This record gives sequence, C-alpha cells and structure tokens, in this order.
Amino acid sequence: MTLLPLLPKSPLSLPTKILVSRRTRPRALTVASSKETERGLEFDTGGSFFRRESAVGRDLGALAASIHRRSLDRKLRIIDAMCGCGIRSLRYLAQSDAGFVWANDACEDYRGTIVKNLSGVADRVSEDGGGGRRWVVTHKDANRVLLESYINREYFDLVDIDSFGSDSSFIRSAIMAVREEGLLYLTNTDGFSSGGHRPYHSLASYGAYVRPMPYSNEVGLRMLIGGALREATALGFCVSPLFSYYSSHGPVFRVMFRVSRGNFHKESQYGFICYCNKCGNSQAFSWRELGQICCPCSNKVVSRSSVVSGPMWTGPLHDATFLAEMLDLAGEWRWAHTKEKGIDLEKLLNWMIDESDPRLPFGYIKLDEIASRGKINSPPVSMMISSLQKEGYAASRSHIAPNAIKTNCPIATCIRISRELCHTVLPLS
Ligand SMILES: C[S@@+](CC[C@H](N)C(=O)[O-])C[C@H]1O[C@@H](n2cnc3c(N)ncnc32)[C@H](O)[C@@H]1O
Ligand SMILES: [Zn+2]
Repeated sequence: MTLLPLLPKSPLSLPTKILVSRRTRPRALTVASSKETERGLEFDTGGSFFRRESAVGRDLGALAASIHRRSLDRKLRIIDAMCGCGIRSLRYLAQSDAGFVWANDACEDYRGTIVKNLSGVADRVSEDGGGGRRWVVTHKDANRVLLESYINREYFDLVDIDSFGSDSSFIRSAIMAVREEGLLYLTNTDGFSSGGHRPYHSLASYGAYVRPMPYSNEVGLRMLIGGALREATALGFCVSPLFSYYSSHGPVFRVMFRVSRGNFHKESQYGFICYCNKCGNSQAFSWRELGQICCPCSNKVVSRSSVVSGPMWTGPLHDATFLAEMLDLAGEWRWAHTKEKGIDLEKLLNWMIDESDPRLPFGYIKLDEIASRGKINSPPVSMMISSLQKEGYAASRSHIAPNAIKTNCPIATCIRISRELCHTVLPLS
C-alpha cells in the first residue's frame, strides 16, 4: 500500500511556478514542423520544441522504463508531464510496453500533433475497443496534473519531467505522484546555475550555493540530485540515482531516480565540495565538518584558494547494476552498436558503468589542467587511465568530459605519471 505524504496546506505553499503559469499559459513556439524518425518510430514535431540530440536521453528513459516493467508483474502507468510533440509518450508506449501513458503539455496548440503521433498505438487496452484507455492527452499545468493524480491516489510507475531551464518547481509534485519504488526522470537545462554563475539562483532552486568549478557539469547533476533528495526527504521519501546523464547539447542534465519511502541516512553523501585552485585537489565535507574546510596544501582553515559549493549530492552518480541491465537490454534491442544522432549508446553506458566504481570520488580532472599545472603535453586519456590503474589507483573516463579522468589519485601524482608518459611516449612540442 502506498502511504500518503502530507499535502501542501495552502496554495501559497505551492511552488510559485504554478501561480505564475496559471496566468502565462505556454504558447506554441514558432518552430518549423518536421517529420522525424527515432529508433524506428516516425513522428511529426508539429512546431513544438524538439531537440534531435535528446534522443539519447529518450533511449535511456525507454530502457529504464522497460527494466522497471520487467521487475513488476503488471504494465506501467506513466506520465509524460511536459510532452512537447509526444515523442517520449510514443516511445514509452511502443518500446517500454507501457499499459497507460498520460501525455500532457500546457500548450494546447500541440494537441493535433500529439494525438496524431500517438494514434499509431491503439488507444484502448483491448482490440475490440472495450478496455480502458491506453493513452490520454491533456493541456494543463504539469503541477496541476501531478497533484490531482496524487489527490486521487492515481500514482505513476514513472513520472517524466522534461522542462526548460530549472525543473525545481515541479520536483515536489512529481515525487508526490510517483508510486512507491517507482521511477522519477528529471531534466534541467540550467547551465548557468551549475556553472556557478548564479549562486543565489541555484540556492533558491536546489538549495545549493554553487560556485565555478572545473567539473561544473558534474556539479550540475549533483545539484539536481541534491535538490530532489531535499524535496523527497521533506515528504518522507528517499530518492536514489539509477543513472545521471549530462549532454552538452543544451546543456542538459538528466537523472533517473528510484523513489522509495523512508528517510535518507547517509549524511556522508550530502555535503559540500571544496576545490583548491592552488593545488587542484578536491575534497568533500559533511555538515559536521563545515568549520574544518581546508586543503592539506595550506595550513590555514578556509584558505582563499578554496572554492566551496553545496550542499549537494556527493555519492555515486549511478547504480552500476541497473546500468548493466540497461546495457544488456540495449544489446537485445540492437541499440547498443548503432549510433543514434551520433552517440554510441554502448560506449556511453560502459563509461557510465566505469564511473560507478565506488572508489572513485566526485568530480573529474581535465587532462588540460594536468598539462597546464605540470607544464607538459597531455597523454591520451586511455594511456593515463591504464597507468593510474597499474599504480593501484581507481581511474575511469567521465561520460561528461571526454578529455578528463575520474580518479582517486592526487593531482601531483597525476602530473608525475603524465610527465613520465610524455617523456617515454610523446615527444614534447
Ligand atoms: C523541453 S520541452 C519538451 C520536449 C519533449 N519532452 C521532447 O522530448 O521532445 C518542454 C515542454 O514543456 C511545456 N511546458 C512549459 N511549461 C509547462 C507547464 N507549466 N506545464 C506543462 N507543460 C509545460 C512546453 O510547452 C514544452 O513543450
Ligand atoms: Zn590545495
């Protein structure tokens, strides 16, 4: 049985965007309509906001939904709360065998396009038309449909929020509408906040004061996870990331969570990240350690060279077991070896699995930083990783930055290894 979290007491305690969007209903963008094909499905964009490059995010969503479906003895009930032309709804119906998909977009002008795109899938569960609806299309504010579903106790196995900019004003109602142990797929495109350019905005949206850091795109994912965790905890739920995906097209930050009842216990995974400009090393600090933030390269507490961001998620970005299931399924569906919109899904999933090594800390080190600190050329990423591993360190690529490594090796040792590699393998320019 699903237990009900507390309802917000008054409209004033609802996120401000509801109040705003009551007055400012989104209008159709003046974007040309185009016919598209994605993983074998044909559809029309109908002038809605549509990004071809987001195909990978949709692949990941369809794979995760299907794995969730396999773990249950019933079909999935999904809401695509900001559906645009309805491509995600179509993919959940056709590829993840969803039993019911609610396609919602505040913009009424997209109705004809969404209905046309979904009409290839029978809208009734049984062929004679007597069964329940398999999909519906509405044009309400996302918070409204999510809260109404919560009030009516019509929870979803997967809630998909694909908003413009920050998704923070939808997170709470999305968590309320997810069935216990269900999935929540969040997206934000707020690169300014993750880049540390609007610290008060990131504070307002995700509760994290974010400053510029060399691995800011990973910080963006961690800020989103931390924000969702904060909202979930307030409702008596816990969210844990199954996978986290960054794409530079946008930029876009996506995280698939599992939502379970209960409180978050691992204080060590929600805290502050400190980057030292002087030596290039990073460390995580818990709330209890706040007064002790300093870098070993300086004997002063809170040296001027240290940049601190947080609080945010400092734990693993992915669940390696879940990713391995996604990789198997991608192989089964023949998606693994075929590039969709230029991205090799198999390579991406393998990199994400490698990144899940629990010995790896947060953040990544760009080889350019190693090169400029050591005043050397940088060796190829693969060579650097195998040398670090030979010396007993954990090391992997980062799916976020192709020219970077994730490692538990201090930067001074990375410079030493890099220098040795350059001298033995690469002639200095
Ligand atoms: C990023 S686009 C969605 C793209 C689509 N999911 C896809 O994969 O192609 C965001 C959509 O959210 C809709 N939208 C904006 N504010 C909304 C709100 N408050 N409630 C519901 N939909 C909203 C916009 O009309 C737009 O179509
Ligand atoms: Zn330092």
